[in-house]
Amino acid sequence: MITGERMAAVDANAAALGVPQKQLMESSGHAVARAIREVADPGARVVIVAGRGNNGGDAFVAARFLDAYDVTTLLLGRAELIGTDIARENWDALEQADYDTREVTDSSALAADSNAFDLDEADVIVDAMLGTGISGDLREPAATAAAAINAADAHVLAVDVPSGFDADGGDHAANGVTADRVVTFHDTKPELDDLDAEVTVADIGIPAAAERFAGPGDVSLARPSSRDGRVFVIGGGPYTGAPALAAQAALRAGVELSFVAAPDSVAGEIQGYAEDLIVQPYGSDRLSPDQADDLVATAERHDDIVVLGPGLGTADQTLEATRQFLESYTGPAVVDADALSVVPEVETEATLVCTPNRRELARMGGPDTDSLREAADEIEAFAAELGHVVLAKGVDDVMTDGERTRICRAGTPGMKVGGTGDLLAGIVAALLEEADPLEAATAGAYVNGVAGERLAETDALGVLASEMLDEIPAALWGGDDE
Ligand SMILES: NC(=O)C1=CN([C@@H]2O[C@H](COP(=O)(O)OP(=O)(O)OC[C@H]3O[C@@H](n4cnc5c(N)ncnc54)[C@H](O)[C@@H]3O)[C@@H](O)[C@H]2O)[C@@H](O)CC1
Ligand SMILES: [K+]
Repeated sequence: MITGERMAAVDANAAALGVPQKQLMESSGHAVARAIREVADPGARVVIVAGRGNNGGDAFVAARFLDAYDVTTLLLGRAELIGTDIARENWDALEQADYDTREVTDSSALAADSNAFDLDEADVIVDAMLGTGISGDLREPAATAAAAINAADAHVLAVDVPSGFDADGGDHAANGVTADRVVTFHDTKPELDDLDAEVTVADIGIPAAAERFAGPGDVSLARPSSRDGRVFVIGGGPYTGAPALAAQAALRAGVELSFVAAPDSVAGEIQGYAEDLIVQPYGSDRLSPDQADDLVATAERHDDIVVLGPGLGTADQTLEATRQFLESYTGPAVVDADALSVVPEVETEATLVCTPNRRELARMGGPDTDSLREAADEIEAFAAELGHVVLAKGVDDVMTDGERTRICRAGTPGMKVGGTGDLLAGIVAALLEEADPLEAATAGAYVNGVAGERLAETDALGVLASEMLDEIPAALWGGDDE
């Protein structure tokens, strides 16, 4: 089962792996044509009712595979308004090759009683008006067309989903198409099987790697849509660079405000690295249990995303404070560095993304391995037992929520340098503002890797984490050379 949103992400990942969407459209169209051959004999009358998105594009392809049939392709609206290049190219191909195509610009011609397009005489109607790109009830002219399709006696075959069906939530618009058969692509969509229609899933040649490996599609899924939210870094004491890097990375990844709660002995130093941060000192040399309740209250009052761990050190009182914090905190948090050792032993209602490196993973009770990627199944089992998302950092990163597991291959050898993990924690925290934890972890790992790759072009092994900060926006929102 895959949602329409995730499908678009996998599709973008496939394109980055060298399988462009036009190729997938060709497979989709072919699958639709095969389904028509199963329900109607050569010579049968087939009317394709197509919209101006890629759902329509799939059906334009199908028409080319149906030369043995009597096919008419109706486009709802004008060809100039076809929304994507690949759908337009497939439409143009039909026109140039002299297929029977018609633009329907007057929706009243589609009305069930006008019968201008002889829908009643069709053996098969292909519903290719709307696929996963729909929002809300059908608008005109699709609404009138759907009513006419529903009123006709023909066998109705829907492309991907019946028009009006929400592939993310499984809702069906009140005025949507009722299909007899659905040919959906790659994987079934939420609640599709509950419809009173025969659903088949067509393999359209999307490589498994497009789901398994983080890619640009994962970034589009998690990319912040507005400058919003607050990250609250609880870090610093023995070290000062780590919390400053994490907090700055969160700003670079789109949050509105980045706070650092730190001992007053180091607060000035942390502030000194960056005027963009809001440093909130507490009266102590290092985090201790006295501060835990206040920190929970502050984070929860403002719905902050917490980053717990960077630069905190391993003093007993600090670990006890992180334990207390996690026992009462109920919001989202990225847990990194020294705070990680506490996670397996606390009961918490918080939503955590744990970001251990290889050594920290082993210390938490996860697999002790040189190749995280080869140990992906064990890391998945470990995350399931832990009950939190794990982002294990290595040459290849492994992200898992205990059920779903992704691998990130982005990055460069120069990123072994200190500080890149702090950036990652800050980026993931920023993405947690809108994305679910596994999506945020996956996209965060990829963005961090791409930020490093962008610099490595010039700096090879000399890359610094502080320099990578500047590359985060381009890695997340797409730079000139992306
Ligand atoms: N994502 C993928 O991996 C693949 C997708 N393919 C096809 O692409 C489809 C998605 O294509 P698109 O994203 O272009 O979207 P659609 O073809 O579903 O429709 C988008 C169009 O519908 C309009 N629209 C949205 N809501 C509407 C409403 N309520 N009433 C009337 N019009 C409305 C939009 O303005 C837009 O022009 C899939 O369903 C599938 O058929 C295939 O080509 C193969 C691969
Ligand atoms: K459809």
